[in-house]
Amino acid sequence: MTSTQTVFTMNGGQVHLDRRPVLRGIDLTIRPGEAVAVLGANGSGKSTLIRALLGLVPLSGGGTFLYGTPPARFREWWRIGYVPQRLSVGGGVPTTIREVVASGRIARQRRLRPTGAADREATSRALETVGLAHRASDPVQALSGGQQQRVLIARALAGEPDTFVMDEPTAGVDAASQQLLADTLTSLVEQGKTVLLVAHELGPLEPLITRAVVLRDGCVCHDGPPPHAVGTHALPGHDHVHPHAEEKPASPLDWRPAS
Ligand SMILES: Nc1ncnc2c1ncn2[C@@H]1O[C@H](COP(=O)(O)OP(=O)(O)OP(=O)(O)O)[C@@H](O)[C@H]1O
Repeated sequence: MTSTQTVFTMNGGQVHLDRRPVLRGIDLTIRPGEAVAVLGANGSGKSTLIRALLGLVPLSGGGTFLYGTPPARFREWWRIGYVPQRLSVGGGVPTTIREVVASGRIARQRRLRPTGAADREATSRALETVGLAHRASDPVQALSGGQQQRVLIARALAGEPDTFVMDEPTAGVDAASQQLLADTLTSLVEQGKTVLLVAHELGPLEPLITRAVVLRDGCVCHDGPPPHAVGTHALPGHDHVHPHAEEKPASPLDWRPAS
């Protein structure tokens, strides 16, 4: 299936890592304007799924399409804003916040064309949105985890993509940054953008998520309305731990189907 009416289409997607099956026949379609969370316990394959949807991890079986095109032939990368789990910045060379955010424009820039006013304006707008305009010249290395997450979100915003893909955007992030993310994503969804994110706890994101894809052991075990969170952790039998979290969850979450 190569419909242009879908953002992501995966048919029978399989991924093996170290010869071990990590995704076992995933069928998934994400349409424009949807706000979808991928949920599931540690190691269930959430990050691998979104990386495979983006073509960052090769499939060992099945097929996947971005806007109707296999990742290897996809050229419209400006349409996708990817926010990885963490910022990886080179140790030696100090990089400013503005430089990182401006790099979100690269997929929009034509070859050999210098940065223009539209690029600078989009970068400034993105910095304003995440509340870091006043720190634009600071090195990203000086920022806390929550602030670095804001930089990554701003980088995605700067590219003005149609679709945002985020890997655990709230993990280890302070409450204010989580709320800012929720407000920003709500506004993007209202503008018709597509949001696909990995989460363990929806927290402030809960009101904007309309669909949950729950993975268990590399398979989709639920695809529909988000389960209600009761407490602060995830699914039945959930044993998630956040090695990188700044705050520990208060108590186990007990998810139950939406009524
Ligand atoms: N590069 C890799 N090589 C080998 N195995 C890997 C690799 N990356 C992930 N895995 C394994 O694949 C499985 C799924 O990992 P993945 O990171 O997709 O799960 P996840 O649901 O996102 O987990 P978490 O909630 O801990 O982030 C895990 O068992 C993990 O150990």
